[in-house]
Amino acid sequence: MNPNPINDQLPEALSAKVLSILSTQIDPFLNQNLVEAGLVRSLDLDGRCLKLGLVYPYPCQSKYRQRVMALTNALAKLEEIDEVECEIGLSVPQVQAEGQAEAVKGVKNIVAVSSGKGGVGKSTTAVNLALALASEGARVGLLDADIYGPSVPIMLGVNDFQPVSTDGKTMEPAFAHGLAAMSIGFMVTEDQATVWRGPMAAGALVQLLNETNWPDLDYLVIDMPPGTGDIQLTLSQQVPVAGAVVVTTPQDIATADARKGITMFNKVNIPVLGIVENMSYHICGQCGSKEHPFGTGGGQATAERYDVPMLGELPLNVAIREAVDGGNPTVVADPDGDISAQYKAIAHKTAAALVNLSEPTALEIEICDE
Ligand SMILES: Nc1ncnc2c1ncn2[C@@H]1O[C@H](COP(=O)(O)OP(=O)(O)OP(=O)(O)O)[C@@H](O)[C@H]1O
Repeated sequence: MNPNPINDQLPEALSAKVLSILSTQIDPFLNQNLVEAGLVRSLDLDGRCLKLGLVYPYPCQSKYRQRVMALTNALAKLEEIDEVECEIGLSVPQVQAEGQAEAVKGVKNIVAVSSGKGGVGKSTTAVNLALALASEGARVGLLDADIYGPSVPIMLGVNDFQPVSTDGKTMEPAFAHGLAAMSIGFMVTEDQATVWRGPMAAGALVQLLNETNWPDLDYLVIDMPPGTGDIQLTLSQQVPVAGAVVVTTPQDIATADARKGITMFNKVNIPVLGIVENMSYHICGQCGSKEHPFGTGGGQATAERYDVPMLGELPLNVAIREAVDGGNPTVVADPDGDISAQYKAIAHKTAAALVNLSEPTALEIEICDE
């Protein structure tokens, strides 16, 4: 790994000082310092310019500038250097899913987005989460497995898409807003799918997953059917899900169902990456006050009770509905807005929670001295 062994006293002493400074920088999502989290991959000195190479295991492109600034400021105190050049890359590790289900070709990590009951905004969250992961630099796919109401075609503006097969074996996904997408809604009408019994529905969804010609993906987000019945249980057992996100609204009736969802994932050994509380509050358009039409604290209480992270709380906001129902979800419609920032924060936490599940790899830092 290290083609240039240290053969000079200064770089060795300097690299120790640099690593010691980098050890004081904590990554907020991995909760580790940059060195122990394995982010520092190369250190080089070119004259009095320190060249630093970082590789993140979760997508966070929008944070790069801020992080480079923080590192440059922290390293500026070193007398031996005048300049810092920092390059940042992304390499998402593959998390080994528990269970017997075979990995899907080209797909590193499957994230299931589920809800204990319908109508809480599961699909809206799944679509915006997938788009947020993609906007932060990852390669992302979305599988709409919600046989009761496949809404991804409308939400991504591809409702006229008809999948074709170029090899007679697999179907090509749709491509929209940078995502590869497949939906049960492209294949059958809602009336046809809703009469399928549990095993048949789960079988069709597994087939849809495996017979789609996915491009290489860091994440495949699955919009699961709502509920915790046979279909959801069978699907969770037959798909190599690395982690699940549970969406709820704050009221008791919804969080009781969310708890059932967490229990179901625990039963099949799928780690719950966290809870998203949707329609958590409403900001009054007249006076700007924060209102809680569906009560408060339900998601947080559930997260505490089951010891899973709270990934985010999203407002009840007409712009979210108009954007997603119009095929141009908030993360693409208003990428720099406050709500997109919240979806991106959920994406950072979700992806970092997955990293924290993966086996730590012993990484060497390439230290060059010329
Ligand atoms: N935070 C929000 N603010 C305003 N409207 C929202 C919000 N989240 C979702 N909606 C709207 O609520 C409706 C239901 O959302 P969605 O389809 O995502 O729910 P779901 O839980 O996936 O439902 P189902 O599982 O029954 O398909 C949609 O019209 C959507 O635009």
